[in-house]
Amino acid sequence: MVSRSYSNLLDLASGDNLSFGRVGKRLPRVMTVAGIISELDDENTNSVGSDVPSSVSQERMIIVGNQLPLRAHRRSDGDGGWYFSWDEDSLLLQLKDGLGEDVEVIYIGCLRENIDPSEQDDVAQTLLETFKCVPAFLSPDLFSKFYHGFCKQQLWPLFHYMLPLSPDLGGRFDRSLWQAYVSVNKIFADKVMEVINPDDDFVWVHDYHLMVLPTFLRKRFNRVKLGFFLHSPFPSSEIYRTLPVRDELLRALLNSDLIGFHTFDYARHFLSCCSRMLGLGYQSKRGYIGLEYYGRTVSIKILPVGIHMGQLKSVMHLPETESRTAELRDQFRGCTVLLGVDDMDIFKGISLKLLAMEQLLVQHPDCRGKVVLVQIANPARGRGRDVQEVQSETYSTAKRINETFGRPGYSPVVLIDTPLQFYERIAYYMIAECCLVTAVRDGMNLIPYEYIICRQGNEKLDETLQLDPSVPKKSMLVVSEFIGCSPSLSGAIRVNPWNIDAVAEAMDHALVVPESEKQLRHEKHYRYVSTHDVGYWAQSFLQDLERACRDHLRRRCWGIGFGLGFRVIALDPNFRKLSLDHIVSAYKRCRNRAILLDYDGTMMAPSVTDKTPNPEVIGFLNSLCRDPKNVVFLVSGRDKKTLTDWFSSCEKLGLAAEHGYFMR
Ligand SMILES: O=P(O)(O)OC[C@H]1O[C@H](O[C@H]2O[C@H](CO)[C@@H](O)[C@H](O)[C@H]2O)[C@H](O)[C@@H](O)[C@@H]1O
Repeated sequence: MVSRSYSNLLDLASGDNLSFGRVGKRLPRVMTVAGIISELDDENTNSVGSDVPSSVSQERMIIVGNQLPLRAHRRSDGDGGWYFSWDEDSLLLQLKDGLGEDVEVIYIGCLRENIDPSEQDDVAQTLLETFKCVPAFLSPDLFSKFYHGFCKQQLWPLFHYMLPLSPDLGGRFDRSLWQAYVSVNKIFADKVMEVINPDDDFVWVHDYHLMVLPTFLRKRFNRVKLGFFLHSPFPSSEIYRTLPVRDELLRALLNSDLIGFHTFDYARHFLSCCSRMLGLGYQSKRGYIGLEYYGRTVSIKILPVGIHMGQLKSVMHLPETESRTAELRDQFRGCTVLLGVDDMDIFKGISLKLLAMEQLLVQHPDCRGKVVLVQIANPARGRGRDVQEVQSETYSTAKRINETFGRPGYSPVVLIDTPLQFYERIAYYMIAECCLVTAVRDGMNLIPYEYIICRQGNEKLDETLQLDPSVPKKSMLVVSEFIGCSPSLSGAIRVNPWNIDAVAEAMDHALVVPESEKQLRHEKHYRYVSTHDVGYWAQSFLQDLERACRDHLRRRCWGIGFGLGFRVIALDPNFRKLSLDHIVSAYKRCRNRAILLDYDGTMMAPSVTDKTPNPEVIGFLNSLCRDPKNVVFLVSGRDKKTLTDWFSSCEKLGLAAEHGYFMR
């Protein structure tokens, strides 16, 4: 009979042992050897060719995201080739400000442009030398399956609460796309390997595109210092559990040291999934939430991202911002502007917003001719049929409203679907009385934050708009309950975007509240948004990551499990594996022995159907009980009748039934 404890050891032993250290003597198939972790990674450490030299004292952060914070441009000077510039709008670039001067940052990700294989080496070299960026080159087919397939058609909709109930709604699970997702994550892991100094560097992985990357990294380096931040929502467990690879993704995320979410609700959903799907509990200690996972504590962080104040302010100062603001001031003179800025995708609720505008015009005829909704619609990043449907519904609704309520010189809906420069967007913020974000789901959404900062203005823009600098600034927000920024905007009018009447009323309310109240709401938001910027967020994440990795060196670790089931078992340094020789000699030395035995899973293998003890077990127990130095108890969850019947022939055996509620 093989007991569960023993079979667990066999499980431990059965992992893939290709690259994880020495082989144990007594357990020939154990894949890693217990030891202080610093000993464990030595071989790996030596084998890593670090192209980027790391200085001894400087901390390094490797930031991994689907896209590098770069823009690629084709040279037009005849010799072909590429040149690159930083993408100032990229959050990954902006967050660098929060990490401090002394932290060296290396980026890993894809380029938006497809680089021909013949040019890839040169490009990689340039990017590493000039930008400390390491590109992951994916073939067009793999990229398409990974990004447009698994990411945008499967994960993205599901994480935004959309179930693939029919083939037209999102995408049905497709294992080949999942495999592409895993392969790409593995390619990213290889890129990290090229540059990491595993003893010192922190790795920060971003967003839903790379959720299985933590497993590949932890596999290579048991003690990698690894953070993950999810920028999208994490759905309720009732939605999440429909995903065929739900356990794989959860287990992969748990290979991080710190997992960050924008809101408490997303974190709560994740913790419920871990509890319901993996049976894991969590603890909250002194403000920190930690999940125990095979002896490691995985910390949970809740902090919404912010905007980059410096970048926004510098664009506000550009002369073109001023002149565009002046143009818009003149264009919309005499009208009150409501503003929407959204990607044209199914979750941004643009059509619902237009319907609410229509309702506003129906319910409040006084708004006709005076109120304009300017809707900036950025191109969607996905390609599904759903995107085309959203587009056509948006155009037809806008057309209907304009035909019904428009007149020469007045269009109630102004739909802008051509890409705008950032300064132009700022000009629209400047002239908008209220900003409307009515997405049905969004991880965070930083549009309201940008709007608030812009409405604070600056000297030049105030002059342009003829604002008295001594009068406090004002702004109004109508935001959906279902987006990540909503909890942080306590002065916004919150709406259920599906309730069109309520959104229409909120629009009207936003316009008619007294000026003093608009100023108060603005001031409250401005204070929050300007102090909780992207730098603050990054700094706070790094601080918590350092804290989460603090005892890495203290723990002893074993890596176990195949493929995406890989995890690390971490033990306190005082923990010792029982040695048979030690037990035998201690047993012999003792004059009194208390022996407590579990039954199911320990004395009886879980796979056996008839759990009645066989004569061999009864024999073992009786021989233990016969020794006058022994007190032997069997401790079980089973009821007293079963245990009494089964062990009636073991007269000296103590029984603790129902976990000790009944004792014999
Ligand atoms: O469309 P993708 O390439 O898959 O990228 C997803 C989106 O990433 C960014 O938005 C996400 O992060 C933002 C900052 O945390 C957050 O405000 C937003 O809610 C998230 O969805 C990016 O800004 C979007 O354009 C991408 O669609």
